[in-house]
Amino acid sequence: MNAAAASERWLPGDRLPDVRLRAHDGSSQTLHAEFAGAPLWLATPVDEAAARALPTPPAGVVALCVGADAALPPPAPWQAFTADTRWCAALGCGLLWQADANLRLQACHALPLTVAPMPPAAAPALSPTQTGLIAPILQVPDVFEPELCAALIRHLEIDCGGGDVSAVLVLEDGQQRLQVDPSIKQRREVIPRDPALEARMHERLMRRALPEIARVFNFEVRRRDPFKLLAYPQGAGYFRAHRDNETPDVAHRRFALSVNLNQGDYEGGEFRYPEFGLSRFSPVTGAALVFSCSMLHEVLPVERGTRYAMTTFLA
Ligand SMILES: O=C(O)CCC(=O)C(=O)O
Ligand SMILES: [Fe+2]
Repeated sequence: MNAAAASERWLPGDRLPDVRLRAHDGSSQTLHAEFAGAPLWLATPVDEAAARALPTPPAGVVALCVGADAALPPPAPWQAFTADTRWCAALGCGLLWQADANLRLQACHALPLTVAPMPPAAAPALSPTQTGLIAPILQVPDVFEPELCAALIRHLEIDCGGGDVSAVLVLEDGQQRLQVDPSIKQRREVIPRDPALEARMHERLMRRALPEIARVFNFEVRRRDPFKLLAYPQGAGYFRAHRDNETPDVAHRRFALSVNLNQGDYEGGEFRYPEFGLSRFSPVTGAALVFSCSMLHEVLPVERGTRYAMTTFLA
């Protein structure tokens, strides 16, 4: 589905749309084909003097200097390109953007810099023998801003009175019935009642999560279940191993999407996929965790604090 509109300014969290970059010798390449896979600095200096004054990037960072038309001569290792004017307008002028190895914008600084940008965080690597045990999940960082996460927690706890005790659907004599069942799960939940908050969540999913699901899983999302806000309090917060598409009413679901709203404020409450080893997953606040509804998964008991999350299902 569509990424950020081309006319709109991009924000930290957005993945850079692809563009053809033209070098001054007339050769050209595309951003995604040529420059994904390493952290990126992308500068848009206002003139040649600003281009010459660009800071030296840390080792391992690809540094591109982009302008709509000027023949800018930045110092090596900067590489100069021209690009589509609408693409450049969305990037803004006189800025240094930092992007991660997946070309997701992370931070933006005005040029000339007053403070040195943070070097890219070194991702801890697993040993080759550990990687065979990883469940095929997708994590998309920065889908919700921290401020939106905090607003969702307030909405659940204050506007919605903390939500309702979560029930499970049971089939008895051909009849479906909702029933609280602590042998399966314990948590509170609510469908958000604020259309403005819902619209913000929807926009962020469309803009940040769905393009990644399309790319990584080759799946076009066409349908979404209602959003649900969840609270897993210490001592009464867990969801035992289950699949998300096993009863007729939910058989249409393809992917589960869950966003932690306050990671770090609680202990426990991690996801685990018992068919794929014992690794636990606790994505950072605002990141979307996406996985197939057919995979067995559980939310481990919260040992301290309250885990807040937002979840939905995609088809
Ligand atoms: O706690 C979550 O984020 C989602 C839990 C879950 O597996 C579900 O609601 O089906
Ligand atoms: Fe689930």
